[in-house]
Amino acid sequence: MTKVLYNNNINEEVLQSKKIAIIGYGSQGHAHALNLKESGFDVVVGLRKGRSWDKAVEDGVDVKSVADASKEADVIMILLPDEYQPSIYKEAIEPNLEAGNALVFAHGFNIHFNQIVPPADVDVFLVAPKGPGHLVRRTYEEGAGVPALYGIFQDATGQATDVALAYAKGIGAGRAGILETSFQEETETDLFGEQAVLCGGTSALVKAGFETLVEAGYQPEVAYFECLHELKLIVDLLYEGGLENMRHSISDTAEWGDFMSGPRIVDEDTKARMKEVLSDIQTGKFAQGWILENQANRPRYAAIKKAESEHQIEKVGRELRELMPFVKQKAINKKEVVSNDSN
Ligand SMILES: NC(=O)C1=CN([C@@H]2O[C@H](COP(=O)(O)OP(=O)(O)OC[C@H]3O[C@@H](n4cnc5c(N)ncnc54)[C@H](OP(=O)(O)O)[C@@H]3O)[C@@H](O)[C@H]2O)C=CC1
Ligand SMILES: CC[C@](O)(C(C)=O)C(=O)O
Ligand SMILES: [Mg+2]
Ligand SMILES: [Mg+2]
Repeated sequence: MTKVLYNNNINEEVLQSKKIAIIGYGSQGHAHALNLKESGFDVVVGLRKGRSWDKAVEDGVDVKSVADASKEADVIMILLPDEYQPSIYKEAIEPNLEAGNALVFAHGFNIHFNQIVPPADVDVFLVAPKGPGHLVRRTYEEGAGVPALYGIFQDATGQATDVALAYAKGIGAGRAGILETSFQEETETDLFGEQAVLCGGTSALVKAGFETLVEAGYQPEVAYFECLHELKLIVDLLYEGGLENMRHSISDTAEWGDFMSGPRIVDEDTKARMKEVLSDIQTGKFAQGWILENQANRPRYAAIKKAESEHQIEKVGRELRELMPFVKQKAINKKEVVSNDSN
């Protein structure tokens, strides 16, 4: 089995004497900044003035411009949206890098696809939590954590691995498990996971199930509970004990239906299309499309996002969740931490 590291395998001393700049205070940024601070590290957040800036100040974090935070830090974690990282790096981070600094990422996209080319005299590594930033924060506060991958692209100081592991421990990942990876593996598997399974595959499956029931004349509210709301309860069982734990809790009728009908929904053709998606990621075709979409100011992204938010499943869901305060309370208001309208 691949070596998995936990808190007791990691000495965080190497990071205690260093200043850490967290650039960005969105989903990942707020979680890294607050977790590291509460783990005893010296943190400054780098931002432009705006909603995230106000939120960071409200949270009691030291906030400066991206340039000033980068200048005073030894370890610079870039937690800006992937698509804006190259220009902000060029303008405000690169001119403030010193030999021996560490440049850190939570996703390998810009290094792997050559959108950021760092100087040779700095460490470059990634610490990539395998979960949404708001859960990186929530689980840390609960005394738990989200697993993370670490990978070294450049080790100019000879300390990159130690610093990466200390950082991963500081955000709480050492409570859940830390695994070594490469920038290539993290980038390709992360993009594949979010497109084929976690986000793209799941959204498409949920919507197709909902539409099938509604088009057959069933109540939209029943279809919502069946295909979206209950998914969380089923996924909790998967998370806690894998497929067998989920199958232990459901009825034998459901389990038989799972065995008989699951492979009719996701079949060899689906797997062939998954392989095409993976191939587009590996060849850089997906990255190129996303970079060009941003250069064109995101016309397709905006149109699709609008249509998706108007889908019947979203309208019904909004109404039903209003009546479930315990669900509403848990909802993540991304706008609280991110002011960029397109995010
Ligand atoms: N979301 C997630 O859970 C995960 C993300 N990652 C990676 O983490 C990185 C960050 O993603 P994510 O947390 O989703 O990002 P978000 O979109 O949630 O947050 C972006 C942050 O960057 C700030 N920002 C945007 N533009 C600028 C600018 N020009 N100058 C200064 N600050 C700016 C925003 O502040 P403002 O309010 O001013 O707009 C906001 O605080 C990415 O590399 C992503 O791939 C990795 C694992 C999971
Ligand atoms: C699953 C989406 C993700 O890769 C993540 C939360 O890990 C992301 O890029 O946000
Ligand atoms: Mg991910
Ligand atoms: Mg991702």
